[in-house]
Amino acid sequence: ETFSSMLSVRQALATERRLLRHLGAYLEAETHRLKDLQRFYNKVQDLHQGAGGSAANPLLAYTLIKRLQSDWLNVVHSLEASENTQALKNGYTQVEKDLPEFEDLEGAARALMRLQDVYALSVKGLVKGVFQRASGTHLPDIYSPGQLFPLSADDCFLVGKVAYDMEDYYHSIAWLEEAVSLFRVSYGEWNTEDEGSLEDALDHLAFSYFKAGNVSHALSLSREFLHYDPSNKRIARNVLKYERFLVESPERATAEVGLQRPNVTHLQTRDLYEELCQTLGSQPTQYQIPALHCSYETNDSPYLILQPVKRELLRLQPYVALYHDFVSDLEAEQIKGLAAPWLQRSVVASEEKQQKAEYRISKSAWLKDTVDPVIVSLDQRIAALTGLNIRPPYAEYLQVVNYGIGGHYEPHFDHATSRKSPLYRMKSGNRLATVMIYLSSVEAGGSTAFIYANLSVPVVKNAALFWWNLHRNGAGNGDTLHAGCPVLAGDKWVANKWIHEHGQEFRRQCGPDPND
Ligand SMILES: O=C(O)CCC(=O)C(=O)O
Ligand SMILES: [Fe+2]
Repeated sequence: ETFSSMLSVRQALATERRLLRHLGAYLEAETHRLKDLQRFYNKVQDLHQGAGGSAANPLLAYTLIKRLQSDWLNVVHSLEASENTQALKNGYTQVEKDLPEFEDLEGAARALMRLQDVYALSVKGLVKGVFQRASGTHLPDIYSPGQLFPLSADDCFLVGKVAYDMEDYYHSIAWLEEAVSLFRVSYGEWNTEDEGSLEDALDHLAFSYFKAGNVSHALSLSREFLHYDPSNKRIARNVLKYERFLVESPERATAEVGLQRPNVTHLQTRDLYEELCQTLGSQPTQYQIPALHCSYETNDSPYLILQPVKRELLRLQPYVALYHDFVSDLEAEQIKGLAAPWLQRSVVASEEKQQKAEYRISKSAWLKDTVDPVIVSLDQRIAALTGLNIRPPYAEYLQVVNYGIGGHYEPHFDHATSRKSPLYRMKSGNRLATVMIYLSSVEAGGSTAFIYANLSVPVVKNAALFWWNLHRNGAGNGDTLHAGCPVLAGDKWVANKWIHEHGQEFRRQCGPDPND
């Protein structure tokens, strides 16, 4: 899977460089071949225009006969062209096993739609390469890339087609509109690499509008199709069908019943979630609450006396704290390096099973402390910071996560909400606390949003975020519902340490209030 982690995307970059080298070699060989053909052509052309027009000279007569008997045969039946093509194809075959599959293209296209939705981006802007809000152009762009990468008509067509194939006409219309506009501009020019054409885009767009209830749009696009390809019987039938529709129920001319974003799993919290993602962690009003402050903490641990941790208290209910400079740049690099070879598509707990899901797009790996001393020392620091027992089985191994294109983790709880959850297989109770370390920075997006706490924590490289998932009485704290916002630009890495209930009996005791 290429789209679900940025590390794999980087590997894909290397794959394309290999293909480029093969195409470069091919172009060079073909240029050489054409140059040689041109030389032969010029030579014979000159003969015909000069003295060669007459055959008086026996030398000329001889070369004419030779050319016609032998030279032309060699030129016309040369194998060089097919040898060059074959070499190019062989090069392709060599990298074929590393190429992304259709599932990856689909995943990457859905990522673009996700970014469009969560960050309320204008599709028109995206197509031009800018990250502009869909409404209110007075807002600054959410991300300004150093270099603009506009999309082609065919790029837009394929995003639209992925949406279309999912019967998601809300997105297919937006993207196919752009595809149609761009294909119209370049009509008549054909790019070898293109999968779609103006006709394909019109066809899909017309049907999307029809499904969305806008029959008059469907009709005019289908008529435009027939203008380019009058012999297409299916489209001609559609035109008749749409015309009849409009005569029978003219009120359906422009009604757009289906133009709503498709339902997602966490619809109830969607608006809150997206708003938090869009604020990108800037909530200045919170700085006015004096209880939320920064401090140096030793937590009564001898380990921290010489080097206290820098705590920024972000929320009291639920308790969320950010510990700055919890790891060093070197440690972060080492941890990513140790995890890289083991990354696999992340799974989520679903009933009793673990499976991959659209609402969690990343790759992850588990690191035991035996793999490297850097993990041992990290565990020591986590134990000192939390005052909790994190020896197995009281805590899980370190989970290192790398997000992919538009990678995210939609609102969820870290603790189990059902007794059947696979989390209980460790037989050490529920997940009491989470320590999440940011191992990278990102260029835009990717903050950690606590939905009900109205808190959006930006990615702060090397910092560790801590929160209690359970109340002191062991019940899950519903206010810890949280999410990893889609990464808009950059390569986001985090490491999770989940600490369980058992083993903490004397370290986090029940409060006097049973509801606490
Ligand atoms: O990446 C994030 O910001 C959140 C990750 C998370 O919640 C998780 O991995 O459980
Ligand atoms: Fe989480």
